[in-house]
Amino acid sequence: SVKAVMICGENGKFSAGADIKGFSSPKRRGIALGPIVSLIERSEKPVVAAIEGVALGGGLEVALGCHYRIAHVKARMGLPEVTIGLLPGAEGTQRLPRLVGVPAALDMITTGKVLCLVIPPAWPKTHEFLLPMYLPDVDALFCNSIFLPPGQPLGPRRLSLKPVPKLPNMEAFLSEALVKVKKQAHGCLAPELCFQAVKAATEQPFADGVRREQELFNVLLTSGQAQALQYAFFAERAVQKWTTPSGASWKISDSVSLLSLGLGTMGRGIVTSLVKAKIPVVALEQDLEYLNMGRKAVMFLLEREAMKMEQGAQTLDFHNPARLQFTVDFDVLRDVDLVIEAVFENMALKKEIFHKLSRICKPGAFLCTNTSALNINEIASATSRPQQVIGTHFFSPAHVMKLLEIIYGHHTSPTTIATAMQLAKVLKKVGVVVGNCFGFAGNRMMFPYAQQAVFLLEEGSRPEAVDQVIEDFGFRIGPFRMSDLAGLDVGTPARQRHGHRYSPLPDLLCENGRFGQKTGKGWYQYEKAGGRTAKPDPWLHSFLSQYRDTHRIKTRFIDQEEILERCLFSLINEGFDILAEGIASGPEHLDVIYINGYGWPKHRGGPMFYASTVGLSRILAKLQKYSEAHPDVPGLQPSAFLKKLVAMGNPPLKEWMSYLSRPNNKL
Ligand SMILES: CCC[C@H](O)CC(=O)SCCNC(=O)CCNC(=O)[C@H](O)C(C)(C)COP(=O)([O-])OP(=O)([O-])OC[C@H]1O[C@@H](n2cnc3c(N)ncnc32)[C@H](O)[C@@H]1OP(=O)([O-])[O-]
Repeated sequence: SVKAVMICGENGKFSAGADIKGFSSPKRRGIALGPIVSLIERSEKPVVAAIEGVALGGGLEVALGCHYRIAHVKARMGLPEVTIGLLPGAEGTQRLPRLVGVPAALDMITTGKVLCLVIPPAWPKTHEFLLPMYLPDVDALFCNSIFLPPGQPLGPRRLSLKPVPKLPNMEAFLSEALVKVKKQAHGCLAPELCFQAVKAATEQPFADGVRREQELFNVLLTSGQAQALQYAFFAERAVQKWTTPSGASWKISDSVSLLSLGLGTMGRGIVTSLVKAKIPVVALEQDLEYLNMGRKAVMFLLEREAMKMEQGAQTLDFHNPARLQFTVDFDVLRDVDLVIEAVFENMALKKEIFHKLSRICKPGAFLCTNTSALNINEIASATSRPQQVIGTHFFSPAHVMKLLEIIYGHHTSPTTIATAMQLAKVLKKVGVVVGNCFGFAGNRMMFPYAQQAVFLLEEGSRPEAVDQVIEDFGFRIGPFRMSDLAGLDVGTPARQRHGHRYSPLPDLLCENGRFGQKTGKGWYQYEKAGGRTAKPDPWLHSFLSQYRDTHRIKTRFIDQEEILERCLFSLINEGFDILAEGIASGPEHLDVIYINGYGWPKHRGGPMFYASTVGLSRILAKLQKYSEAHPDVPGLQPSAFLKKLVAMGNPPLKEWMSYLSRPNNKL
């Protein structure tokens, strides 16, 4: 007597797909969603997927097995398996191209993008997939009357029976698409295998395509990259969960107004991200000329962001003075709820400003400082409310980069920490709370890495060789290209002395007017000042030879393994010290910082996860070897915590912190 079946979700959500935790469970063998989807599709009664909220991964694949799909206007759909190192493994790579065509299916499956019900121009306007509809209106009657006029056979509604729509130039299209996919993958396997699975749909009958999908799925499942990416998925969520005994929390609502102080590069990005998050913001500068320059730059960024948004500039509303104001009048400070200071990295200047803020701002206002290394306690000491002072380290460009490193000082209250975490959430950033020390967690780990890179040049390597090894590992940009991009005069850590080995190379380059991209020369040469294309520079090579001769450094060939290990293991080594000191609450925190703020390849799970896959004993042995060869480099001396973990028999990463007697940590 059943006329039609409707599959829907619960609590406003269709499905987020397979349980990601299940992929690493030994019990997963034998469970296969694909055959269930096929079973649904073979049904003789019409089956309708009623999609509300999200339909992701296996959830969307179930919908693809249904004969009809209807969706709520606010539904979001996608096949994000690629982002967790997999491919849609329940026949989705074979059905989606049959429904939306190869270009749109490839785009969705190789990038994992989640689509709202706005039809991208490339999509054929198939009314069946994108029917805006409120779910309460959906019932069996609807299924019968609208979709299945009497006498219409169900057969053609089965996607597996449909041919993949042909393109006139399929071969050329696919080879171009493959080049693009490989270029964007940076060593991650999943996008290319997703491509191969969709390609199979264009070449083989449905059943063979499904077999190919399964083969490729199994390759990815056991690749190691899937584990790293799934670890990163859960780590990102874990670091955002924390509680204080007082249960402190604070809500950023529409009525709250924020002020950004300083409109340099960082300030401009911060204001842009606040406006994007629809928080009323006042941008304050000390000087009218800087204010006007900053205003122009912010408006330019906002116009660009608005163009990227689906509904255009009006949605950002940035011409409305109630949403965004520019001023040099410090009196506006009296009314704001939270200040983000983003002036130069100069302690005296920051203290002067915080003293002023503390005098003018209302008693409840929170004071955040955007600094990448300075001491939060010292900045807070200039105020009469150190409990409301906190570090918010944004990463450049601040309206793009996802990381917000949040640094608490001695006196920072739990409510202030909760406020900064809430700010990160509202800005759609990943907030990671860390303790206060020079460079905090992220930059402190960067120091030994950047230092090793320069030492390797002294000993015989070249910038292009070091960058190549690091980029082959999966970083988007190696340390020297990065240094040229940021500017050699922007505090690079390799110049710290403290009585240990120190390389004057970056200073010498600056003395020669080589500040990086902005002067057209740095570790590389560029086509012009401000140019972006780095070319190896013969001048630099002969400068390095002369430098080695002057300092009687014997040049030797340095292989790729040594380059990689000295740069990465010294960074990881510092990570172990940071954990031991309680600066970060766990290895996941450091991994999330590195993936979201420093371009660490996500498919390698972050530095500490990577260390666990390499094996702690191996890392220790290599650090011992390198520190014996370079006893004057503290960054290579193995961390006591690393030694302890090796002595305890290399426990798994999630147990590391249990081997520490917890130092004084607020979280
Ligand atoms: C055979 C092959 C079949 C198929 O091809 C393979 C797949 O389907 S692969 C899957 C393809 N699907 C995906 O890749 C979708 C991945 N998920 C997402 O994109 C977002 O979580 C979602 C948009 C759903 C909600 O965002 P939001 O509202 O910001 O909320 P949130 O993000 O904070 O999550 C809330 C809680 O749910 C948890 N959790 C969520 N999803 C899963 C899951 N699939 N599994 C397990 N857990 C999951 C999440 O950990 C968190 O737990 P906790 O303990 O509270 O920390």
